[in-house]
Amino acid sequence: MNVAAAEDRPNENAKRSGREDNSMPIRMLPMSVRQALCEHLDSLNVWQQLAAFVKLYSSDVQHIQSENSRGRSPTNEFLNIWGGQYNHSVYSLFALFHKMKLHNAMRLIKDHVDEKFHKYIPKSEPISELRAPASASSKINNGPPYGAASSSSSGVTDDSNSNSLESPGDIRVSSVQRAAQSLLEIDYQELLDATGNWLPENKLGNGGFGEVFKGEWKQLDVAIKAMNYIHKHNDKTQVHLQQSYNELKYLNTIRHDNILALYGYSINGEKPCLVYQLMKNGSLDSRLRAHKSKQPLPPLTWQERLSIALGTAKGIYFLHTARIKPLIHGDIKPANILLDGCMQPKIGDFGLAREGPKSIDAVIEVRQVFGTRIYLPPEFLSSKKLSTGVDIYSFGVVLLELFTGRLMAECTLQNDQQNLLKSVKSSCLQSHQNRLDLFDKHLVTPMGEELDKCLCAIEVGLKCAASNPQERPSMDEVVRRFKTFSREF
Ligand SMILES: Nc1ncnc2c1ncn2[C@@H]1O[C@H](COP(=O)(O)OP(=O)(O)OP(=O)(O)O)[C@@H](O)[C@H]1O
Repeated sequence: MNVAAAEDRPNENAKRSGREDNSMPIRMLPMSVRQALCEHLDSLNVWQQLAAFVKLYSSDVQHIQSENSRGRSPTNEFLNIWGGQYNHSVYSLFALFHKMKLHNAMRLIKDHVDEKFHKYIPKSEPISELRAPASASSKINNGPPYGAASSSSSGVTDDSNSNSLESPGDIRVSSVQRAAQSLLEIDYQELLDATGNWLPENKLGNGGFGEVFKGEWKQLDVAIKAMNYIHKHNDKTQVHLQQSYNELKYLNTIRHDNILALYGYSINGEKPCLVYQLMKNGSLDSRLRAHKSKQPLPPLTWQERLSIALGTAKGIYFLHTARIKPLIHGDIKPANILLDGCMQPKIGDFGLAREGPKSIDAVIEVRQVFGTRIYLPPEFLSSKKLSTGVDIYSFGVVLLELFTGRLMAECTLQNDQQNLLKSVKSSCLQSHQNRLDLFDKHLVTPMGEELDKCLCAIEVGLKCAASNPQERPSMDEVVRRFKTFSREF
């Protein structure tokens, strides 16, 4: 039997007195299964595609739309109509999900269709339903906000723009499929060969997703993220998959010298993988801690720090200006700034990235705060106001860490989270000696022109990390400021 043969005219009442599949009617699905299915499909926001696929009448579509706007689950309404009114079976639903490549949805109802159809559920996770990992403990909310509340450029909310923030709820499966389709699909066996079958010595580290390995693939040095997909439909998995969506969607479409290159993905093996350009010098975070490691590395020179500052600023500026709507990274921090063989920075981890409000200086209110708390500005933490200013603030904190060598996470451990910002600010207002004392003690204090540049970088860092978003410079200004002395880097 061809499971893909879901009815093309399902609006016609299913004449199912003698169902060929013998499965139960949709309305008989246990409540817990139906609930899980609604939660899953609502989070993917695919009801319109479902309705279009089964050719629901426009009056039915309008009904779902209006119930949705009243806060009801659109999937539940869809099931009421297609499963209730039109009397379709769970098997038909399973076939529909198969056609739409909604493999997780198939998994959710598989216990209610004949076992012989289970073979149609692919073993590995479909890219169309990938989401990202529950974030590290330092991250807030394990993921991005579900939808924007409102937006405005003046701080006054404006409901007319409430959809301008692309949130997980707004992501269409079809657009993610498109993003994945234009990306190279790599055979899993090639990745096994590239990593020597995941040899432990090739392991670069662990992330929220799973493990990252280095390898050589088609004469290219690559980093391969092998995702530990857990076949459980809990919130953690959902967030995990959502961030993979974002990574595919944004990293696949943005090309810039300071943005990490994503080469391809693999889904025909044991675990789904994403393949990136290898960043030989690891993350800025690990580099700033390298003097403490078992095999300490020399500290980054002032020149290298200045060049990392400029490169990162250029990458963020590009994100904010490349498209009509700015793209907000949402998680700028040293762990997400990777360094290539020449110490050039590339911004990675687009799991929390999202399209921002209409323009670069507009503000949008989101329903949930996301990101890494210690890098987030007060207006976002307390009032959920999202703008490009969030990335600018985070970048400011990164600059202060880069030049003082003091890491926010360590300040937090010592319970003086605000102290880095406060102490840098007060030292800057005091004597010249106080300012010199600010610099990372692991290398010789900069002198001459280099000192001027490093002081300038700290000054820019403080401006970017201003509590009042209006006082922060734009990334354009930051790049121009750094460029004035970039020729001598
Ligand atoms: N392209 C790359 N080149 C070199 N090292 C990388 C690359 N991507 C990731 N890594 C390293 O692999 C490790 C895990 O990275 P990953 O991005 O999965 O996790 P994370 O950013 O630490 O955590 P999370 O994903 O939860 O935010 C880190 O040490 C990171 O520096």
